[in-house]
Amino acid sequence: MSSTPGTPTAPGTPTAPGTPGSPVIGVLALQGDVREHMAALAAADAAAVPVRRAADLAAVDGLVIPGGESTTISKLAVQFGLMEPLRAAVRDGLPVYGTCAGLIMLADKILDPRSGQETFGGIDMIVRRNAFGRQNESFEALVDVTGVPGGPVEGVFIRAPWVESVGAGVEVLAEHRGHIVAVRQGRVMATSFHPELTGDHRVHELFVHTVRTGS
Ligand SMILES: NC(=O)CC[C@H](N)C(=O)O
Repeated sequence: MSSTPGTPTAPGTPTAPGTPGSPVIGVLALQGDVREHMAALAAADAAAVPVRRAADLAAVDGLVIPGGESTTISKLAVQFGLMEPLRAAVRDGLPVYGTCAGLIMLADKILDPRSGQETFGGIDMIVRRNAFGRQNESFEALVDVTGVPGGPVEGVFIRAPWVESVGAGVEVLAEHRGHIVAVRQGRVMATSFHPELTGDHRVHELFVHTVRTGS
């Protein structure tokens, strides 16, 4: 691979194709930390490509929705004609992984949405935005994530949401301070925190495994 972990690739530039047979994973490139996810996916042996329009979805085996600001991602997804195609893709079984604002975008319901704020949905959960506090209350913490071998991961929480409640079909993968911060429902997973900022690619490897195996 020519992409080096920690050397983010410019948005719009596909990363190295990985080894033969590597899955192609899109990163929703409307807003947020797109380059960091592309670098983490490349390090986890996937070929990462930016996704900006509905037609791009046809070329990917999985999709990452980065952190950023969920109200902005929601607005841009409508403007770029991606809201309905993405909802349909999730419904049709596309593996998707959302971090932070991406977790919010995958929630079937937001407890405290801004007016007009929409989500793609896919996980039967209710999320609370900015639940861990504002920007200056951002923090890092070690988090044990079910399915991630080798000990806890460093979780970076930036204006992070938590999951207020989940439906019966949702698996809780991690909690922090008594609040749910990582979940999975079928092929859709989400974390309140940002593993793409740490240089530890194990959460991305878990997602790449889901994309490869379909489970
Ligand atoms: N780091 C983040 O993605 C912050 C998410 C932000 N609080 C939101 O509501 O979208």
